[in-house]
Amino acid sequence: MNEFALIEHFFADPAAHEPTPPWLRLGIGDDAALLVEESGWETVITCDTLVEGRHFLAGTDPEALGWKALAVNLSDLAAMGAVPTGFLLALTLPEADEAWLTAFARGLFACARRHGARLIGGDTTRGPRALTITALGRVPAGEAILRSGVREGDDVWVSGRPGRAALGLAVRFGELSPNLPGAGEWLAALDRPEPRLALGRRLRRLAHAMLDVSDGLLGDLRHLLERSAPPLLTAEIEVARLPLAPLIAGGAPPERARTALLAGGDDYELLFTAAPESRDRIILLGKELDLPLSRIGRIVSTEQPPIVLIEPDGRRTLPEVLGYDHFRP
Ligand SMILES: Nc1ncnc2c1ncn2[C@@H]1O[C@H](COP(=O)(O)OP(=O)(O)OP(=O)(O)O)[C@@H](O)[C@H]1O
Ligand SMILES: Cc1ncc(C[n+]2csc(CCOP(=O)(O)O)c2C)c(N)n1
Ligand SMILES: [Mg+2]
Repeated sequence: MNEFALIEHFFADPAAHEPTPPWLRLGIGDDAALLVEESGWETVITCDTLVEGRHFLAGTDPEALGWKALAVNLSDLAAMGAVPTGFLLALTLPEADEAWLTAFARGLFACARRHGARLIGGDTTRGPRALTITALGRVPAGEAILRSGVREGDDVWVSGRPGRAALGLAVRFGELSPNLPGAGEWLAALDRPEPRLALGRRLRRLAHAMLDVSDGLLGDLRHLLERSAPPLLTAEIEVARLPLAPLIAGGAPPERARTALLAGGDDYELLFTAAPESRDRIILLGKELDLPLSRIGRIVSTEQPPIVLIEPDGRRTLPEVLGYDHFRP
């Protein structure tokens, strides 16, 4: 199968028979896609790559990869409070393996359909396996939730059960047993992350600042603090408020569960800050979405380091590991 047949066969838009959305003039097939500018909206654009050996192991289920390649990008849209529109797929593959491509496309379009994203273009090349997606979304003008909005006195919140993906990776590496009660759930979190789009959208005008946890909760929290305007802000994280118990109930050794939760990465949960007055609304939102939302700390203005952990016995400690870094020396 040649390059052009491959595109036509695997990546012709399965939603093509559906009505064309208002933001799209022209999708796959020309030199570039054409989008319609919509008044009252801002365009959100992000890109993320998955590289074999770095983000996933050789032999990983291609259907899961298709899902995850898009999900990690939609997660960045969620973190802005945006709704997905189109996406571009840059695919680099060592060979045109039809079984691999069929499964990859199935996972990709399952995620696309679930979240209303349309494939509008891309590029296909031969080389070491790598998947790059550029995702587009839209948000009502002025309502995107930026990293820079953290305010003194804010609560710090996180969605879901961060730490599961890192525990799943430990299962995959053979460091934890696949027979642990939580192993199935952890592997699912690693392979098929759920971008928190509904939460992100509903947090508009409620959250002051937000990002998605891709590198690790503490590392990403530091990114949030670094983006905020002076005065220097500190996040005090209460260890007793972290959603650690479900990881331990799943069979993770407590110390490992703690590290996975605080610094594991690959979780794609949303980390956000909001005023204490918004607590009731946020709790209600979690119930409506059937998504755990944990209030894990607060923002203070001091001369302390950017992140302080308050241990269950009241001791204040500084975190040792923060998160994933591709170029850590
Ligand atoms: N090579 C690059 N050139 C220009 N900008 C970049 C480059 N790499 C990253 N950025 C920008 O730096 C910022 C932080 O990027 P980063 O990749 O850490 O985002 P993230 O959402 O924290 O993580 P993830 O990659 O897991 O989505 C983003 O605004 C991104 O667009
Ligand atoms: C085989 C294998 N090794 C390591 C990891 C863990 N991992 C890789 S990249 C990353 C952070 C996000 O990356 P980025 O910042 O590029 O989005 C994490 C936590 C994995 N998933 N698979
Ligand atoms: Mg992000």
